[in-house]
Amino acid sequence: MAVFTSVTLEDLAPWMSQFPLGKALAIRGIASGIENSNFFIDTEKGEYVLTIFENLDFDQLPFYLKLMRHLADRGVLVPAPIANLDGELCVALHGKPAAIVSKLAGSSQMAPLPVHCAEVGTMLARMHLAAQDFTIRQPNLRGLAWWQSTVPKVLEFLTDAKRSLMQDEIAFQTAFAQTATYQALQSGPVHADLFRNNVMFDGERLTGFFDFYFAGCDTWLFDVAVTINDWCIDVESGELDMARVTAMLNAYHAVRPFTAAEGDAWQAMLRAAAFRFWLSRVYDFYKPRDAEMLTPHDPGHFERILRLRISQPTLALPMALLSAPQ
Ligand SMILES: Nc1ncnc2c1ncn2[C@@H]1O[C@H](COP(=O)(O)OP(=O)(O)O)[C@@H](O)[C@H]1O
Ligand SMILES: N[C@@H](CCOP(=O)(O)O)C(=O)O
Repeated sequence: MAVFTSVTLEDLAPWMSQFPLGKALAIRGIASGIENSNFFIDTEKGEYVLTIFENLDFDQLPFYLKLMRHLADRGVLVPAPIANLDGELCVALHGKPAAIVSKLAGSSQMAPLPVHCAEVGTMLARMHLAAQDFTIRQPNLRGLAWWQSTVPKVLEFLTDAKRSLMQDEIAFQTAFAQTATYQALQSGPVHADLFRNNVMFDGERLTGFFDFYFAGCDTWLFDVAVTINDWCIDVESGELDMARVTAMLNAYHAVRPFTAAEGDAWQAMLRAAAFRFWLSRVYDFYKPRDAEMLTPHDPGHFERILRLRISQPTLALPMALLSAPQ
């Protein structure tokens, strides 16, 4: 159950009059999801998704909602936020920030094939390019600064082996962020959480990316690495599946060619992407917020992936891809 704030059709009817969607006809709570209260709503203009934000406040939401609007306006497949008659994308409902976005068709593909990975790679590259001229700047709030402030809070809960791994990796990533290679990486708004459960497919056709509430400005390669580490692995072992990796990287590269600096940074970035989710899962496990106690994620999964990405030094971007200048 992930409806923390309940909304009835009677609540909705007067509130909906500020949106150009006609009357609300039905509302159904969405059971999955762990952060927000989500509902499918039927209106006279079609089906939409209503989200009541349980953890984000009014000041934080414009970055996410305006980014989604910006991307949707440029043909990137994402839910399009609907403005009310005053042009606002975010309006209070039951005292909490709420937004209506278009409903994506299809469902998540949890057992992706190379064809699905190629679709994701293409759309991810299109998204990075389309977001380049988005003017609001917000850092990735789960980036290096968060890692550096969070590691000391969780070390006391870890075994010696895990504590060493965490201390070694934060030292490695801190040093890596100072290198010329890292500084040469292209950056901009990224999704930063593009897991299989945040993408919709209708058969083999991608219908959209959603759940942008970890988005922020970071390197594009970090976004690619986060995506590869979820879409292109054997979920039991965490080992990369090269057919899916190649499909995703080639598709991405065909739209936005990788640079030489990105080739040099690739393995460190796969480590960074694994570390980010190991750390957040450890943090949520030992210091849970109320909402997250419902569906704890397994920290061991990303610890395993991190150890693999460190110990297998052959994970380069295929050299054939490295045709673009830095
Ligand atoms: N725009 C959308 N179109 C279609 N389904 C959506 C959309 N947004 C959310 N959903 C559905 O709601 C579920 C929960 O959304 P999600 O963003 O993952 O919630 P949370 O932020 O609470 O984790 C998704 O798994 C998906 O089924
Ligand atoms: N993808 C993250 C947690 C965020 O959950 P989401 O359902 O909002 O994508 C993880 O797996 O740790």
